[in-house]
Amino acid sequence: MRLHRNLVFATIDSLHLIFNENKQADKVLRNTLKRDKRWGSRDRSFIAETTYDIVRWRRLYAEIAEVKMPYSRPNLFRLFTVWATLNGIKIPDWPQFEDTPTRRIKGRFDEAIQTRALRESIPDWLDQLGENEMGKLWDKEIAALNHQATVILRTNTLNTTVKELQNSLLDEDVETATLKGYPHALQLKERSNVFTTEAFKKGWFEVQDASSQRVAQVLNPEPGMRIVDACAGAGGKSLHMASLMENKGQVVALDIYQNKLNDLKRRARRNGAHNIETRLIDSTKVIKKLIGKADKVLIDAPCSGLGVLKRNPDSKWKLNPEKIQNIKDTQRELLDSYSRMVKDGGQLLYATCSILPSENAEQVKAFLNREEGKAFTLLSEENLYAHKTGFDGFYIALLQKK
Ligand SMILES: C[S@@+](CC[C@H](N)C(=O)[O-])C[C@H]1O[C@@H](n2cnc3c(N)ncnc32)[C@H](O)[C@@H]1O
Repeated sequence: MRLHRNLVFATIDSLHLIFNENKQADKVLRNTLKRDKRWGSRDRSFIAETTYDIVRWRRLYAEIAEVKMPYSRPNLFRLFTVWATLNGIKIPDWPQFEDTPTRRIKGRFDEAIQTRALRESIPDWLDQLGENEMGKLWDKEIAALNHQATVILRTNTLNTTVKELQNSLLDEDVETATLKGYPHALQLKERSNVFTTEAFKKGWFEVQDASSQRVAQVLNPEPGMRIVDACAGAGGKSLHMASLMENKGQVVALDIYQNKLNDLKRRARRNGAHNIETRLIDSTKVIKKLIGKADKVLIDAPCSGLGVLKRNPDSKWKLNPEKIQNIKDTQRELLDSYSRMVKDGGQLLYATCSILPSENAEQVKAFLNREEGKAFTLLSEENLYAHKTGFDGFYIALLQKK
């Protein structure tokens, strides 16, 4: 592979914003990729994938390159050199690379990977936490979470069928495969920008990981039911539920952020999902009004996001033990408060995109043992691990109210 100057510079600029100015990787890349209209899809994917790769392997590469935060421009070039050398790419003789020896990179890599936290490129506290909570599973899981995520689509059955969607994408040279056990999923055979396809404009699909598609499948909302999606965000699961309900009944989509609910409304219009009503949680009254009113409640809880490190590798560097403790406190409060919206005989689904038992099974167990959880029993529980499924890490618990 030959390195192109403007693509490498765009990558270095993106890394500067992510590492040194603490900007979110996906937002930075969205802006960077707008910079030059002449960039084709290969150029764009070089910038995006190289940036994500260096974010993912930051700690390992910094150890090998012997550089420390904040990274000066020469040091960002050193990180880039490590990436290129480990990927078998020849470093060009540009002045920016003059000061970046490649001789010791392979030797230092062999040394570094003897230590798991360096090999998997994670902070020490996270390695310790993972091992304490997951024991032997941690080794395999953290390794799997360092792989690049595959792109999975969820067919919007309000507008089309899996077969029709697959054919339409093929007409635009996007090859996909169905996934056993995920009735509405299509997996891309090669990464491509699916948002420019006709099928997307017509609201025939959403991009949604296979594990995430399990959530609505397990909750199994039926046409005519009243479902509360208590942490709806931009509505990935609300849209899926509306589709399963064939637009009949109601999905009440709640969140504490209006901008996320606005995104949801925009997506719902494109999807032709007419039975979703958004409500901003701006006071306790919003929840009080819904007490005992829902056939089923989904709590897709805010979580550490450790199950989705594949697609958000920069969260490795943004999390800390205190944040995780705060998240767990919120999860406990949401279970106690939002479970009250389930009517007698109804169901509650608690889900996270985390793999830590303390955010998952232990939260549910503790809830069932508290006064607030007394009326519920556990119907089913799924720990979806990335090393087993190849998809995101998720937890899904379905509870029945007596
Ligand atoms: C895991 S995300 C939801 C993802 C969304 N369900 C989807 O499928 O696209 C968790 C959401 O919980 C919201 N949230 C945080 N605190 C909350 C609270 N106290 N009540 C309701 N939602 C909350 C966040 O804004 C975020 O959108």
